[in-house]
Formats: sequence, structure tokens, C-alpha cells
Amino acid sequence: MDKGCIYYHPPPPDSQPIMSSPSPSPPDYQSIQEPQAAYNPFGYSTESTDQMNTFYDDSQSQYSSYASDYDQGGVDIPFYSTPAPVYLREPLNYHLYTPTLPSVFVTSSTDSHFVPPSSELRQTLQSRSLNLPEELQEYHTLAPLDTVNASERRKFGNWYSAVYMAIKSTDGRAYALRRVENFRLMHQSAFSAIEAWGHIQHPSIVRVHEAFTTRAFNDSSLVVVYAYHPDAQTLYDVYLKSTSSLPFQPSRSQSFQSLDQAVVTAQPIHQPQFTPIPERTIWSYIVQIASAIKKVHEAKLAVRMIDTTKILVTGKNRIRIGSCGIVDVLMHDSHQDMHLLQLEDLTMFGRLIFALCCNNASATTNGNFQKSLEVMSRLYSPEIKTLALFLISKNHPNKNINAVYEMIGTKIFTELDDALIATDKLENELLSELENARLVRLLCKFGFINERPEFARDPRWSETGDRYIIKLFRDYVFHQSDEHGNPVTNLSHVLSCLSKLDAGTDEKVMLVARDEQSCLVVSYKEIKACIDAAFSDLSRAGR
Ligand SMILES: Nc1ncnc2c1ncn2[C@@H]1O[C@H](COP(=O)(O)OP(=O)(O)OP(=O)(O)O)[C@@H](O)[C@H]1O
Repeated sequence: MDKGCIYYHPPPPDSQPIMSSPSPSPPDYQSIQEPQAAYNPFGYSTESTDQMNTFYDDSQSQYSSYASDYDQGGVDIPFYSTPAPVYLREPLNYHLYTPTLPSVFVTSSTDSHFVPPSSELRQTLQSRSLNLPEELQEYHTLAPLDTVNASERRKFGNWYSAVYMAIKSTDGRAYALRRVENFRLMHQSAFSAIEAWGHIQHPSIVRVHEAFTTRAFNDSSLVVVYAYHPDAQTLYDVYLKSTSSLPFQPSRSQSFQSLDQAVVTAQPIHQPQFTPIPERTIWSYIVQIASAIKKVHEAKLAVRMIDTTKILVTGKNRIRIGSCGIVDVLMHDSHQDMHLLQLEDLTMFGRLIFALCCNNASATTNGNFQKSLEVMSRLYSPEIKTLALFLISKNHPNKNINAVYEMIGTKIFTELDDALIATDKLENELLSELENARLVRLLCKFGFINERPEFARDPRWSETGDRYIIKLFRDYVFHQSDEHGNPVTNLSHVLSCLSKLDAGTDEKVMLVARDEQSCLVVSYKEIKACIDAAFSDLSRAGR
């Protein structure tokens, strides 16, 4: 610290829960806090409503980093008596904001196999590092997951959003953070939907973890935290990306008017050449989405975002609806009729089926509808078309998710059968892994015992007593040779010997000394006892 300078002495960082009103402050102090005053850093975790009171604006944590710079030794510092200069931590990476140099001015303008031309590389590195905070609430090591270039970004309603993977410091796990840029939260009650979503557990819904607002990105952002599914891709990326350029089709209901206004209306043409998604896969997607919607509607909520760009493919034919809860927070201020929103879910569901069947995100809009019907009739069974038409129909008296269930009943059974077969298959895979674990444990014990140079001050420990039997058995398993003296590398022999050893069978085996002057006939059970005894001796001494 420079002598003679008067520094702003910040209040203790965690003295002020987010909902408490700021304590009256002296005038200068107040002016220092001004930039934050309009910003209301609400936060909400689905883990517990009590946590609501424990969230802080990240911008405050910036202040906290200065706390150690100042003497807080109980001395009365007249920090409000002088208009003190405030040195806030600024993002100093100005160089990252400069435009990309034209390629003629950079040293390498040519592509290499791994590295793009300098100008492009620079842009890539910029976009990777720009404005990413080192820490965000309890999250660190942020890495962007967005796959689209800045120029192709789609809006999430009125706002741009970005997705990051980050590690939570309290549990060390990875999470997906969706950040809505430049969003000002006006009422904390907007987070009540996140609490409700936190209770929704469904195999086809990406779990909502918590939400908070932050200034760590140098704006006021909303962040909703979701379960992270490694290697997930959106349905759009998997099926539509190569054939369409503007896929986002949000709801057209009254309640979504403001979101709609932001939508760019594009007219992707039906691509005559695309590989249709197999009907079995389409039905699988339908059953999964229907089941997710049913769960949500039964919880008196609406999904509000059923779109190819927001549904994740997380495994073979496995999908999960992502981004749940965000629209509820974004649209909190406009009155929503839940029944209408649920009907709108079904309409979006119908549009999704059309989009997937016709390989066109705008299959039901922009004058594409008739063509889409033709494509659908040509490629898929009438049941899919009937269902999709029912879903997008307006004013159908019986339009609800239970009616959908009745229409897809037989497909649900097929799905259930396949899911049970999949479980059996996975159980088998797991069983073989269990075998591996048993064998690896045995091999580790061999490794500890065989050829041990010395134990209990006996350099011949591993060659004598019970250990001699272990050594001969090791030779029997691994070091056999055929009549020509060539090594026998028969893995089945090894696996069957080790399995019998692990089980400790009564079967006997003849172990021959290397000089072939002596042999021993012992059972697997006895060899197992020798190994257990030798290993216990070692581990006892180790302890
Ligand atoms: N919960 C999650 N777990 C793992 N990856 C996710 C998760 N949510 C989103 N992603 C990935 O993050 C990337 C960006 O998602 P996003 O929804 O922003 O798609 P996008 O195509 O970039 O659309 P937009 O232009 O709307 O931002 C996608 O590749 C998606 O697979």
C-alpha cells in the first residue's frame, strides 16, 4: 500500500445476506456502492430454500478480495471522512477487445493441419477466453460448450445465452451453466419456478440444480445450473444442422409474444436429400418426450421450451429436455395461464415431431406445412402423422398429455421392452467387469508376493515356505511352454486358472519345479490359502 493514500475500506464481505437491505451508510461510502445499488443479486438453489439467504452477488466477492489489503485491526478508520479514490479490479485484458488483424498483416495466414491461420486462431482464442471469470459463485474452471460461431448465435427469446461447463468447488462435480446475458432480475419470486423444477427428477429431463444472478461477466447475467451430460449434442446439431440455418421456433402462444418478437423468420427449404431418422427412433423420442411432459404437467408446470436446439442427445437414442425453468424466470413478469402453457407444450411437441420427420426446423411454418405433410406421409407410418397433427391442432377439446398417452400406448410397451433388454445387457456388461475386478485383485496380490527381494530380513522369503507354492503356481499360469520350448500365451488358460483360484476350488493341479526335479500336487483351495496368508503377512507388516 502506498503510504499517504487513503483507501476505501470495504465492509466484511459476508456480512450482508442478499435479501437484507443495506445498512445506512455514510455519504461517501454510499457513493462507492452506487454502481451496485440498482442491481439486485438474487440467487436461488433448488437444494434448499434456506440457501436463498446465503447467496451473494459475485461483484461483492470482488470487493472481498481487497479485504486482506487493508488493515482491519480494530482501529477506527475514518473511511467516510475523505472522498477516497476507489480502485476496483478491472478486467485489464483490453487487447482481447481489439478487432482481428486482417490476414495480410499477420505472419502466418496459411492453414496447417492442426492450426488455422493466425487471424482465425486469434479469434478462436479470444472467444474462448473472453470475459470468462475465474470463479462464479461456487463454480470454477469455466469452459464454453457452445458450438456455434458468434455470428450464428441464436437468441433465447430476447436474450443471448451461452452454456459453460464448470466445476463446483463444494462437491468437485461438473455442471452445465446456462448464462442469459444482460438480464436484470426484478423480483426474487422469479426463482420460485427454479425451486419447483429442482424437484422434478425424470430420465428425459436435464436436472435443474440452482440459479443465481451474477456480475462476474461484467454485465448482469442470469445463470441457471443444470446437471452436466458429457458429450451431449442437441437434436439440432445431430440431425438438422447440416440442412438448416435458422431453427429456433419458440412458442406462438399469447404468453410468448415477447419471445416471438425476437425470432428471425427464416425459410429453410426442404432438403430433398437427407437420411431420414428411422421410425423406431422417432417413436422412442416421442415416448421419452411425452413421458417428460406428463411428469412436468402433473407437477403443475409447463416445459415451455421443446425445441430441437434445446433437447440433448445424451446416449444412443436417449434424449433429455434441457433448459427447463429458464423461460419461467425470463417471463416471470407476464401473467401466464398454466393450462394454456401446457397446451402450448403439446403444440411445440407436435412441431418437434414434424421437424425431426422432415429434417426441417421450420417444417410447420413459413409455408412449408403442406410439403411437410407430404414428406411425412411418404417416409413414416400414418400413426406418427396423426399424432403430430393432433398435437399441433388448435381448439381440440380433448388435447392433453393423457390423450397423447392413449394414442402412443403400444409404442410405450415396445419402449419398455427395449429398456428392460437394455438393462439386462448392461447388467451382463457389469458382471464381466466384476470378473475383471476379482482377477485384477488377484494379480495385484501376485505382484506383491512374487519375486519380492526381501521380507522380514529374509532375502529368500518369496522363494520359500508357502511362497514357493505361489511361485510354482505363477509359473504354471503364466510361464508354460510347449514341446518346442515356445511360450504358451493362452489367455483362456490364465483366466480359468485365476477364476478357480479366486473361487478356491478343490480341483488339484500339479506344480513342477523349474529344474523339473520335483513336483507338488495341490488344490486351488490350498494355493488360495497360501496367497491369503502371504498377503496378510505383508499387509500386517505394512501397517
Ligand atoms: N446439460 C448439459 N450438459 C452437457 N452439455 C450441454 C448441456 N446443455 C447444453 N449443452 C451443450 O452446450 C452446447 C450449447 O448449447 P446451446 O443450447 O446454447 O446450443 P447452441 O446450439 O449453441 O444454441 P444457442 O445458439 O441457442 O446458444 C450444445 O452443444 C449442447 O450440447
